[in-house]
Amino acid sequence: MKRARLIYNPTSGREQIRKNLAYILERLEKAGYETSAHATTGEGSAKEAARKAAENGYELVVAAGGDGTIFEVVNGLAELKDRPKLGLIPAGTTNDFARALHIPRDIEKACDVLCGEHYEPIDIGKVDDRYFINIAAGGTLTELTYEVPSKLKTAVGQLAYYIKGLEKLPQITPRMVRIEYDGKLFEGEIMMFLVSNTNSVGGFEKLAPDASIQDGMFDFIVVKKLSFPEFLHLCTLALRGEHIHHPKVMYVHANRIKVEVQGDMQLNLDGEHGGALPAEFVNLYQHFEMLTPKERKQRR
Ligand SMILES: Nc1ncnc2c1ncn2[C@@H]1O[C@H](COP(=O)(O)OP(=O)(O)OP(=O)(O)O)[C@@H](O)[C@H]1O
Repeated sequence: MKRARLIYNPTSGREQIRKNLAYILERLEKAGYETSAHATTGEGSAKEAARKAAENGYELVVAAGGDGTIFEVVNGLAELKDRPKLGLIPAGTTNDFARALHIPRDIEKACDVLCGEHYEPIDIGKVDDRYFINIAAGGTLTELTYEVPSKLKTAVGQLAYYIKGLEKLPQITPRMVRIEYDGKLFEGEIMMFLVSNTNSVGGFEKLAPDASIQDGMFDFIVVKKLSFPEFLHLCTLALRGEHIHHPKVMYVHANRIKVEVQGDMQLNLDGEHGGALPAEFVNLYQHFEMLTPKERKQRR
């Protein structure tokens, strides 16, 4: 009998998974899985549980929570030679990864996907010995994702990021960088950079409009030095996906990117703090098999 391990964050988003746990387990059982569940307890818990699930021979690991939970699950499994297949029930505040894969927010519909037996290969990003699914980013603004308090997120959801973002904007300062990407070189002052694996970042679905999760390439966006009003204007363009044509924006596809910086620049991996630069990002081509909606391809 095939076995599934549900790894869920009871505190994610509006605590939806905790309230629907029995329903999710029942759906997986009905789909023919012998199922067990692990409730995460804090940082590192989902990662450890995922690794143990793989060691114990589970064929499917389902991450139920926000991007932080799937991030940890992927980090627990990515190093392994025999990796279980992945499923996802989105229950966080932004759910960028689920959005990119068209996995519905509605728990019933997300369970339909889990039980649908439709798998697709997906790329993930590697930076040094860590992995990411959506995005690695550098620059002051990118720090806001982990500065938004959990209580505020539960109360006002997505809005919490924008409140914090407005507070942060005036603090952005440019940094001198040296970037090598697939044999090419960029040197100059930048405000921030984004190494994106999916087309949905921070709730903006048009931030990396061409990103495919199956092509072995990142969408790499560099925002060069800008004035504060120019930066605000760029943010409004980003809502429509028009920022990539801005003269101060570099937008390319690359498989391998190395960023060195003068002074301090912190890294953000899928919304969590990822240490300081320098760093080298590598796209791992089709590293996981993931349960996705059958109609995903047609909708793209
Ligand atoms: N039982 C728990 N109590 C408190 N925090 C937890 C618990 N389990 C996991 N966490 C923390 O929750 C964070 C991950 O949250 P997750 O991404 O699932 O939801 P979210 O924060 O609501 O959504 P999003 O990441 O989309 O904003 C991690 O930092 C993890 O350490």
